Amino acid sequence: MNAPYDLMVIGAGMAGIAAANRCAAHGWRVGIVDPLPYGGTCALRGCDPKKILRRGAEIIDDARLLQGRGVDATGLALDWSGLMRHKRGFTNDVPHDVEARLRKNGVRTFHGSARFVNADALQIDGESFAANRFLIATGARPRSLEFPGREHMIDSTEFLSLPDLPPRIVFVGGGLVSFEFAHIAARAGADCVIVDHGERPLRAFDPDLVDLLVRRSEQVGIHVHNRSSIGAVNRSATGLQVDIHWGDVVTSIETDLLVHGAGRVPDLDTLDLEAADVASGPRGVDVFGHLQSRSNPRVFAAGDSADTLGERLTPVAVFEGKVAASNMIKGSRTVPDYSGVPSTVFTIPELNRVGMLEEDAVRDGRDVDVRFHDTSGWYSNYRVGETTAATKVIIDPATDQILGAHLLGPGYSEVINTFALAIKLGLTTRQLKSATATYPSVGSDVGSML
Ligand SMILES: Cc1cc2nc3c(=O)[nH]c(=O)nc-3n(C[C@H](O)[C@H](O)[C@H](O)COP(=O)(O)OP(=O)(O)OC[C@H]3O[C@@H](n4cnc5c(N)ncnc54)[C@H](O)[C@@H]3O)c2cc1C
Ligand SMILES: NC(=O)c1ccc[n+]([C@@H]2O[C@H](COP(=O)([O-])OP(=O)(O)OC[C@H]3O[C@@H](n4cnc5c(N)ncnc54)[C@H](O)[C@@H]3O)[C@@H](O)[C@H]2O)c1
Repeated sequence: MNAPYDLMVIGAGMAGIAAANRCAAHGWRVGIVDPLPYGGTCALRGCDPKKILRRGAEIIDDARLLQGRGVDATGLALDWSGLMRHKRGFTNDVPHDVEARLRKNGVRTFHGSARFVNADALQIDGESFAANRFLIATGARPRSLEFPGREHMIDSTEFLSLPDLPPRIVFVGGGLVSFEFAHIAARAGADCVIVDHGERPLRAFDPDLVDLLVRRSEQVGIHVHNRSSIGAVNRSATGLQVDIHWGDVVTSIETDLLVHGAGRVPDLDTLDLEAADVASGPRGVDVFGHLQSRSNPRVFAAGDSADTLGERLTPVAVFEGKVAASNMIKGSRTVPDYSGVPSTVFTIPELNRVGMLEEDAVRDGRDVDVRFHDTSGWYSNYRVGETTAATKVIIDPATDQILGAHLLGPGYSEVINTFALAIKLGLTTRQLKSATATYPSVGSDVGSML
């Protein structure tokens, strides 16, 4: 057995890295372990590579929107393998850079899969390491699906490394992964089908804006099936035969690729949590609000593998990692502040949300002022040729404070950050309108959205 560490961090993604660096800066003896190259989902298999691929798709769409208005987009096409090279130009360096920074900060880095052997020690490749504290930051993995033929399905990691993009793609699930990937693939020329078993896709977003996005998606060759599920998948002479169930009706379609976009679950199975008396449930490690395990006080958890009030997003993983580190160092019980966390579906155009949905206000019987605007005819959208754009802002009439903002349109993933700040700081619409933005920028539309 090695001399005890002050902290062993399990998982070198956003949450784990943030916590390891903070505790090492405080002078703690810290170790971190991951079986995969360092950097985690966001940098290597999620947000960052995805948005690099989206850039190519954006350029195609931008050009097509101005076809006949000063731009000749005929013959414009995505070079998928070139785009993949562009992606690797970023992702290739991440593991080395992340690990070098951790080491420079005094963190000992390990490669391998960790599992607990008892309440105060874990094992990596047969070697045991004791520690005073452990941080579980193992992230999430695709949910298991049970339909016959599921072995033909690829996951988001594989999609982001496809050497070629086939012409026909079916996505299982109508969440963020499927919509974002389908919007990229459609601009690359693929015919896309999204099969979702819910009443409507993208459940966490404003339904009026989702309807508009679904219509815009149909226009670019993405077909969305609600209340539908996959019955079975079989290999055929020319691809994959997919049976789609819609109530009692079964439709068979041919595709070249089946992609998992049906949600992710905490990645805890390899940890042997029982050996360390760490309780967990379907939403992750069972923690108090301040991120300490309810059953083993030596253990904290953060990011996608922790059962917290936070959404499964990178900024949340980072600030949970930092709050967990700070609580471990100080012995404090600070609860992360989840207010004003924005999220974006990086479709083209993008769909954004921060704060309360209109339906939350209705459910709570709360008196709110809902300001909806079809912004498709506004100057900013005319300029780029976008014909689908709208905003909905939810305001508390008693205080004039912003409770929620929902934006669909080009450039609005930057604008949502202004609303996020307003919600975090409790700004009134009057205060927000008093700010001056550069003109003509998309941000200068904020006053008119209120
Ligand atoms: C396709 C995709 C796109 C996304 N896009 C966005 C986006 O645009 N914006 C956004 O905010 N969020 C996005 N997300 C979500 C975001 O990536 C996650 O919320 C975030 O990465 C979670 O960070 P984490 O540190 O909790 O986990 P991760 O980054 O997943 O890190 C967990 C690490 O733990 C390791 N691990 C697992 N088991 C063990 C073990 N037994 N021992 C040691 N190590 C282990 C894993 O190998 C992994 O490297 C996206 C997710 C996906 C899948
Ligand atoms: N831009 C971003 O911030 C971003 C992008 C991608 C992923 N993510 C993160 O990754 C997580 C996972 O994304 P996701 O898109 O896989 O999941 P999701 O939870 O966003 O959506 C899953 C969808 O699949 C449907 N579904 C579930 N099982 C199904 C089945 N058997 N058949 C048909 N439909 C089914 C659900 O009704 C839901 O609409 C997200 O919750 C998010 O936290 C974030």
